[in-house]
Amino acid sequence: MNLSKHAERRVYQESVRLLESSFPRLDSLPRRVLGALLARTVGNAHLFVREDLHERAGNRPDAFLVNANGIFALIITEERVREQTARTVFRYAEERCAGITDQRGRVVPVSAIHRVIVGPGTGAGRTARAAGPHWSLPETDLARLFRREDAHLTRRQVDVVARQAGDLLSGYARLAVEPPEARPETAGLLDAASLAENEVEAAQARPFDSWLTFLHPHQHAIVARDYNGPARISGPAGTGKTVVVLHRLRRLARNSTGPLLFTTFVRNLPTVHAASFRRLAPEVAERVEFLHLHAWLRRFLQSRGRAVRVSTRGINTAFARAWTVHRASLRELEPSIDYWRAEVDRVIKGRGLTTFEEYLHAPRRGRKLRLDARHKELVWELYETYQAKLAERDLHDYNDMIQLGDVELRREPLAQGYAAIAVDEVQDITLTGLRLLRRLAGDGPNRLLLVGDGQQQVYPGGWRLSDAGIPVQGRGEVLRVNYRNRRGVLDFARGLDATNEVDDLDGGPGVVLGQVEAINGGGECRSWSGPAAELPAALLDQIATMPAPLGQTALIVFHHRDLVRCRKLLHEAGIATLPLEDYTGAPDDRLKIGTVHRAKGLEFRAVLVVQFDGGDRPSSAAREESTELRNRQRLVAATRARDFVWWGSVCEPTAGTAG
Ligand SMILES: Nc1ncnc2c1ncn2[C@@H]1O[C@H](COP(=O)(O)OP(=O)(O)OP(=O)(O)O)[C@@H](O)[C@H]1O
Repeated sequence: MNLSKHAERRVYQESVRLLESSFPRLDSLPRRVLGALLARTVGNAHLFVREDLHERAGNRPDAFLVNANGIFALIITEERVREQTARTVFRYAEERCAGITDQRGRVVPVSAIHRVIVGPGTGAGRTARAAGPHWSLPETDLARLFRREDAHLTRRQVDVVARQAGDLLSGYARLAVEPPEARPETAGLLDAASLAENEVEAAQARPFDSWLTFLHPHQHAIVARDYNGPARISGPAGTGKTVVVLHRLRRLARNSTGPLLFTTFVRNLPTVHAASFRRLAPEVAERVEFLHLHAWLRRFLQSRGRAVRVSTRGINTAFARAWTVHRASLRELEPSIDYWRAEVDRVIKGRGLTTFEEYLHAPRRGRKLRLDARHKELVWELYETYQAKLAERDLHDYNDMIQLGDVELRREPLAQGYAAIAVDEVQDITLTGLRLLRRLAGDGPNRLLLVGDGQQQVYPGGWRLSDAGIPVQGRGEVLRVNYRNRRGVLDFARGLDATNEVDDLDGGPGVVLGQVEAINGGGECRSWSGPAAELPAALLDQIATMPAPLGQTALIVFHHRDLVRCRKLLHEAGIATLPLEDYTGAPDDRLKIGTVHRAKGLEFRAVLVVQFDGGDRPSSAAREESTELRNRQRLVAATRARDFVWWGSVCEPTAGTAG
């Protein structure tokens, strides 16, 4: 609430007066801190103060603060708090708040309660320290608890929480000061107006964030559970798998020492999720590394003095040259270079096969084209030529990095291992990547969490967890409530789900999007189809009338060559774009644009999909595989949207195909 300077002073005086009358024998630090917090309750905040505060009893928080930024349990003290004492106090706080729910039945998980120790401020030298299992906040930094950019609860949600906290927190006095300028007859009106304003603002600016404080009871159960071995979370798009991982990482970080790792195959995702994690858990954010697998490997190999030369362009050239040598023999079977590239990348190298014998007998999961021994010999020759071409240029590819990392890790494990590793979008990782992460995590409770959805695999090939020797029996969780997509979007995405059979990562039947519970009504999907010449007008018309700001919209395509076309088109129309690989989740006015491989795991208010039909000409044998893969990619593209999807299909066959 915006108050004049004069009103602010009056509120502060009123706060001090109220505090002195309620708690006459307070020490000066709690008096100052609570006075400052109380003065803020004229906005959208509620303060609960331990009734026996003057006795300085040690095993309960001194106060609770509830505001749009969440629920805070506070210890206010001049002294150093022993770790064990802090744990006892905060555990008490979490237990007391455990019963709080919102209007939709979501609960407040232990991992949502902020643990704060407020100490004396000594001005410039002291700042908020956020490295332990709690925040250490000097009194001069109390504004940190009210930062606008961290707000994620509406006024109504704050009121609902505060009402329940009032009932649950016996032994705490609820203190509040009135806004000085609100006369009784206008107070109700003022409230209604600011309520509406607050709700609209919250819905528009940060539509996705109430998960910072509220989880579905099933999500919370997974956050709170201990697993005595590797565990797995699956569930269709938008069911909050990543949200659960972030809460779990906060809980595990608070209860452990040493680093934790969040990793994935997707290059741009860790940065986006790191930003979410900083909002959720500033106190442990520095202990959790968010790195995509190859960035982790590069750092690791460098630390061991093993620099690797990886260049995407060089790798592509090496493969193209190898293809030139072997295409005459393989083209008959399947003309697309992409198909054979996937065979080498995802089957031979992705499974870590090092001899022809191994290749002969290895499962080729997800690959529909049957290969007999003679065919496999041809593929193996292609692989060997490719390896030779890489070696000629002194290059490694991304699979080599995994293999080198694995060798290095076997030679000498990390000096300080990870307390926990979470692997997101696991369905697209290679088998060798999975094995490496298994080795990195080591054995022990809660060490490895695999998160993914077989229905959202956007790369060819596949594996089962049993192939990697990772046992998750009894430690598999499935989420089934979709929180992201409004019903109109969800129904459209379900319609795309042509292959309603999906393999779970364990090989059993998976849960598909068609089976999820939708909780958000509304949403809209529009389709357009036409020849390439009409695409610019159709797309630009749609962009001119988007129901969401362009900064919260993504344009998604399925091939790099399509990206080039769309980028050019938008550039010529003067529309500013940001490539998805550079997207960090930070607010930005530009239209995000990229292939589905870069869009996975992300979400936007609106999505424009441009699909160029006729670009692929797979052989009939590979067509089924390609269709299944494309269906999964479509599903990923559509489910990135919360409110709105525009689906543009360019029907003309395009010139120039891969291969
Ligand atoms: N408990 C919750 N309360 C409110 N919103 C939630 C909750 N859980 C998830 N969401 C919303 O749903 C969105 C999707 O969550 P998340 O990204 O974790 O899903 P996912 O299962 O990892 O999705 P995908 O597999 O499609 O990448 C979140 O950004 C969040 O806005």
